[in-house]
Amino acid sequence: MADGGSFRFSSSTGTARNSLPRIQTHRKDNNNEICHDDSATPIKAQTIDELHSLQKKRSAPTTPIKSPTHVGAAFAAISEEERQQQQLQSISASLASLTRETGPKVVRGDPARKPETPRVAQATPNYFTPTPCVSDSALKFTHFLYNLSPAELYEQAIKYEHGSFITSSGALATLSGAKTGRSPRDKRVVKDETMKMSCGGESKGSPNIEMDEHTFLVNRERAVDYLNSLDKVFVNDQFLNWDPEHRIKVRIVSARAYHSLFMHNMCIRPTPEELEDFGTPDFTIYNAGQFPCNRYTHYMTSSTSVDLNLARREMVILGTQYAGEMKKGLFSVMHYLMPKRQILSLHSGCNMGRDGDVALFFGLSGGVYQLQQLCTGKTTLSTDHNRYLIGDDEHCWSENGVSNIEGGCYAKCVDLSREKEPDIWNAIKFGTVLENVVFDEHNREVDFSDISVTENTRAAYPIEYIPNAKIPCVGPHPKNIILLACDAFGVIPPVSKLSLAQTMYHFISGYTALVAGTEEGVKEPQATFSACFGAAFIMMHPTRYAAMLAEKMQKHGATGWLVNTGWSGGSYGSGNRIKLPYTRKIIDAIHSGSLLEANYGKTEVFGNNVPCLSVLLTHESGTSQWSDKKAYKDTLLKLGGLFRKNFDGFMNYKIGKDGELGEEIMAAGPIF
Ligand SMILES: Nc1ncnc2c1ncn2[C@@H]1O[C@H](COP(=O)(O)OP(=O)(O)OP(=O)(O)O)[C@@H](O)[C@H]1O
Ligand SMILES: O=C([O-])CC(=O)C(=O)O
Ligand SMILES: [Ca+2]
Ligand SMILES: [Mn+2]
Repeated sequence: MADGGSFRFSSSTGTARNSLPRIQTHRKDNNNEICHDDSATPIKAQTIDELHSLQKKRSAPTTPIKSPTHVGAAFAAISEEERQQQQLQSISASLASLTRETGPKVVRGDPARKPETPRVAQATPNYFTPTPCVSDSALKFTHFLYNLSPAELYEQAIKYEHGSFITSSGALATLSGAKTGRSPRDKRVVKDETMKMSCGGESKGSPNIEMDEHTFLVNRERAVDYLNSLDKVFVNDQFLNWDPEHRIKVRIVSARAYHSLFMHNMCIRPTPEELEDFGTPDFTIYNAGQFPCNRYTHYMTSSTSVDLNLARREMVILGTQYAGEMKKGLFSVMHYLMPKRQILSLHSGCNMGRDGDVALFFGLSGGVYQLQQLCTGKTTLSTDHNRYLIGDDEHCWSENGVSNIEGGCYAKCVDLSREKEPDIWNAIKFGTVLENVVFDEHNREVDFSDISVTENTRAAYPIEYIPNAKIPCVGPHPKNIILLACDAFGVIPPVSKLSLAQTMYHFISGYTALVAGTEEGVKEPQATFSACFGAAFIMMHPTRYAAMLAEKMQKHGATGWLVNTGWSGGSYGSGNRIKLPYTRKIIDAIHSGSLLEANYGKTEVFGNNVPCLSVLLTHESGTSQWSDKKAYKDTLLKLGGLFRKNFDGFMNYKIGKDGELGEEIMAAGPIF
């Protein structure tokens, strides 16, 4: 250093440096002097680097820290060094190239950081078996950042990823790139030997297009090579399913801090102790979303490919950075693993009242790329200030009751307001990932009404950001099964009570509306049907899930409801969307049991039981009668016809004992 940090006047001032009296810094005996001596206090740092190293207290919450004496018998023999070695081996094995039959040399820590603390520094990198083959990749280390904290991930994102900013409320704004929703047409599944793939195929909107093992391996190699070629990758080891008996260990290897933070929020976060015993993951995701797939590869119809291999317990993502692919990819895995254990997996939100009454909220999603599919309200309606939130999107129903699969929520943000959705609004703070929102350049305030990037703006936050979250996220058997449909035709009543067969009919149908924007002002609603309210995620025939649901509802005496969160008094364009506070009132009446007490009449065509309540139709609620009765009847018949046509595909499947319930279900559809 030129200056050594000592103070001096510039000689250009003309003042002779040496002519000024020196300031005395050594100690004098008399204590009357004005100057004091700083060097007398103990010196904590000799250099700037050392000073900076003092800033960070050494802690490694994600690095197992227990001393062998505190560890259970099975682990008692393992030294810290051995344990670290095992972790490195496990990660190297995850990133192994199958053609070279070996994993890369992995080293923990950020390559950009000087090896300042023992945590990152490794004088002799500890790596997996040396790669024998001759390739430059054998000479390179793959650095990995393991289970970083949100603060560390913020720093990584802001430093290295374009489009990452801190918003005024502290959330991390990110851009997902060209894809701002899921790409179901690019999803492929390699069947497990035991698996019967007959979920209705593409015609039912189920994107579980088959793929062969070899093609999967080609894509896997492409993703792994891409990840290994990077300076660093992020590794998350986390859990799925709050039911401890059926918990699944997942590893997510990704290239972006955004992806790592998203999964940190969305999966269940392990405690340091749980991480210590983590061992080998049950399922691994390779997210190489920045890198496209090779379109000359078989089965590839675009440069995006999301591939599940159930036998290998792996998932590969190429060509899309939309984080929801990981969340929903794992959900598909659960739709395969759980029913094998007689556990029903559900695309639903879930909450619980003070008295322990549990409700499930089913509904289609609005996270699909380039589709103006309306979100039905699972997240919005399960997040209820007066009830405990168990989860907003993915659950299991087992003999033990319900359990959330995830550790976080993924809320739609378009037109979000503090007044209408205070709990979601307040959850958008430090740690939350805010995808594809637009904010003020200077004060970083988010404009939730701005859909310049996409209409599918989203917030991903840990579930404990909702004040009345129920942790652990498990609950007793549900009492109410609420099927949500955003009906843009405007003919489904705001609420109907369903018989068991009707509940199954609507569950298998999985109706919601889609508003396809064509010319300005002319927007025709379209019906969309997605079996089990999640055809994109189911792995077996829908009737298998439906049969399990029917059996559980019967056994535990649950009531089914159909709630329209869409239009009333006319179709999209002429009627109004039913106001959220009004839908909440209906839901409150379901929870309290008061709606069960109402008098009911049957609707024409659908034959659902509708409560005879005049209060149901009021102007400020956004509900009204159609003024044009003929138009109403025509629209009702049109929608009924669409339901019927959709259901034709399910006619051949038996459900329940001797297929009895099957016939009942068929009869529960529209009659005209
Ligand atoms: N009457 C209503 N009931 C419910 N939601 C409404 C209503 N009116 C408007 N909305 C809006 O509809 C959207 C529902 O989105 P939400 O995130 O709850 O959907 P979701 O079912 O969880 O979908 P996904 O599975 O894609 O996450 C919210 O933006 C909400 O504000
Ligand atoms: O997965 C997503 O992108 C959002 C979501 O919850 C869904 O689509 O069901
Ligand atoms: Ca949601
Ligand atoms: Mn969803």
